[in-house]
Amino acid sequence: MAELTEELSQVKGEEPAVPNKDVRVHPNPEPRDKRPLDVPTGTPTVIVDDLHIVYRVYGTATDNEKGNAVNALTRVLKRQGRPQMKEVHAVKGVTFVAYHGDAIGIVGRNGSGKSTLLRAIAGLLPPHAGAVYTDGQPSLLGVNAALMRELTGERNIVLGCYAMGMTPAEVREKYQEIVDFSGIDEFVQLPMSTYSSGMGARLRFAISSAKTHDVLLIDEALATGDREFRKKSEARIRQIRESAGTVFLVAHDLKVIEETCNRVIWLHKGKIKMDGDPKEVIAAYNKG
Ligand SMILES: Nc1ncnc2c1ncn2[C@@H]1O[C@H](COP(=O)(O)OP(=O)(O)OP(=O)(O)O)[C@@H](O)[C@H]1O
Repeated sequence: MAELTEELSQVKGEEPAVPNKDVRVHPNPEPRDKRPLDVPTGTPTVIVDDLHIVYRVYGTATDNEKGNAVNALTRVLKRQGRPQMKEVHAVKGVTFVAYHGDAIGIVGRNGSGKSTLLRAIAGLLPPHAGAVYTDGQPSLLGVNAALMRELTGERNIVLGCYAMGMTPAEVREKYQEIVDFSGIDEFVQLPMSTYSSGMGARLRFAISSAKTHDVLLIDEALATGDREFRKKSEARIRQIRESAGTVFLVAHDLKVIEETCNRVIWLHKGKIKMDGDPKEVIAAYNKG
């Protein structure tokens, strides 16, 4: 494991964060004959090493903390910060390695840290402690992915493709495919504010998956799609995996995860409770 950490760090020109830590290795890698031939088996794409994410939030002060002169003076004397500042320790020492061709489902109860973990892998949240190493550019596709509600679907497709680094020629080539995949038909000419949440989610998925991603992080984006759209999305996720990408999928619908992923990580209160074969992990998760 230390070699893996070192190898990726060398690619990025950094010191390995915690070289001697026992990093969890995928317990059940997909057999060689199931992987496409040109994908080097066992090549890591994402290493999450003892990751901690802490949010700092300003909430309402408790009665004890509420302002009076004595409390304020005590805080000054004790050099305490603003009383309303709370810390939420959302991810607590998560460690795992993801490989080329993996589709990893992340399950867990509300507030267990799934979205936080994805945002940290995408590089949107700085680690409080630990580290995330990625080989390739991670792209987060979330329910709130930044499309502009006041612009038409057409404009959003063009801008979204540019934002992913496509050239004008590539955008022209992909445009119709994106419209067809999303199934929004003539709504493409209307502002996104007129779309149902399902239509918005389908368009977001169609745009994001039009490009080959090294690491694609999907947060509940399939949740609002209908059965037919989910089938199409699952096929596309398989394509991404076959082109040696890695996909992370957060979804409350365990069936989607079981049908799409070759591995599942169960997060509980910010920690990994189980990591392995989808059927086994989901069965254990369902038992509670
Ligand atoms: N922006 C934020 N500021 C402060 N706390 C946050 C923020 N986002 C999430 N949290 C807290 O971090 C913890 C983990 O939240 P997170 O959204 O990652 O969980 P989740 O498993 O994705 O939940 P859900 O299934 O409800 O989407 C929760 O306690 C949540 O309240």
